Amino acid sequence: MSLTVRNLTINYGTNTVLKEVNFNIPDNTIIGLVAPNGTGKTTLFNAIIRFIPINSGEILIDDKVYKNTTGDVKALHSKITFFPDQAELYEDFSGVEHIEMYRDIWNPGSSNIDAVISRLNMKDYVKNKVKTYSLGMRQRLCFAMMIAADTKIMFMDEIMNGLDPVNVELVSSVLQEIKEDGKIIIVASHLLENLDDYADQIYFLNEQSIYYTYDREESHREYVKGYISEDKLKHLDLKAGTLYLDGDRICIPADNMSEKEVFETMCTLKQYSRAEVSLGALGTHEHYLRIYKGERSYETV
Ligand SMILES: Nc1ncnc2c1ncn2[C@@H]1O[C@H](COP(=O)(O)OP(=O)(O)OP(=O)(O)O)[C@@H](O)[C@H]1O
Repeated sequence: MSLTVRNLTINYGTNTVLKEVNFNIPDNTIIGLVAPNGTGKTTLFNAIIRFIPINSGEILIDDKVYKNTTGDVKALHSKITFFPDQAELYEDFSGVEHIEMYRDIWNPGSSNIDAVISRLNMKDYVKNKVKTYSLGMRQRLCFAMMIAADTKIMFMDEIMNGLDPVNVELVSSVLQEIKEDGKIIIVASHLLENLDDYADQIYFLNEQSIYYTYDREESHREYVKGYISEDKLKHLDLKAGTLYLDGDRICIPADNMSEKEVFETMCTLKQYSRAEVSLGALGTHEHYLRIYKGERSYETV
């Protein structure tokens, strides 16, 4: 399976939110969709699923174009689920009833409900009415509904909202498990470090388009990373290619350093860093700072 977006443009009145967006996603893939508030992540989901009109461009699944006809939109909706908004839950129905509803719409006949409930540790509350649930319990229910629907394409808008760290980890693991079943999952999230745990590729939306993408598997260049204020920079040996981000995040390229040099750099940085010093590739958080907060390279430090 593949999901392709070609030259997608979306305007709200005179406001162009997305302009000529292009991408192609193969199956067995989780995409992290990242951007500051109000950039257009939800708009992109709404446009693909045709909840809102498309000004120009095409949506293709397996190379077939899905137009704005009743038949095509219905077919799209049978292949794609969108993370439910908590406001859409019915207070007087139980969690099980919600999960069954999603299963019956998208995946009738499947008997996966008990497995979903057990995998998401919902046994102790899922038979109670939704009105008794906390924010995090509701969020897990919304996720369980999508897992029971089991569509090949899933749009997950802010799925980690309100989840405690244990449940963030649980949902991250389940995402990795289900993607192996030929799925295309797009997760819009502001939990940037968490995306590094499970997303295969990150799309950064900026200036109305997919501004930058990075593939976690291909990010091999190593950096010594830490936090340091500008007045302390003079204590470090800043190699060419060093990034200084958002006024305190430092990333010093380590691929041309000996092990001894790496160790010494980490020790020096540790003396001044306000938080943990690590060695690794640039992650989603660093790319985010670079793209949205402005990058300063070594030459300008
Ligand atoms: N129905 C609408 N009518 C007019 N403008 C809209 C509408 N929906 C969204 N917008 C505008 O489109 C832009 C993108 O909004 P969108 O909700 O897609 O952003 P987002 O990246 O999902 O934000 P967030 O991270 O806050 O969820 C914003 O400027 C918003 O004000």
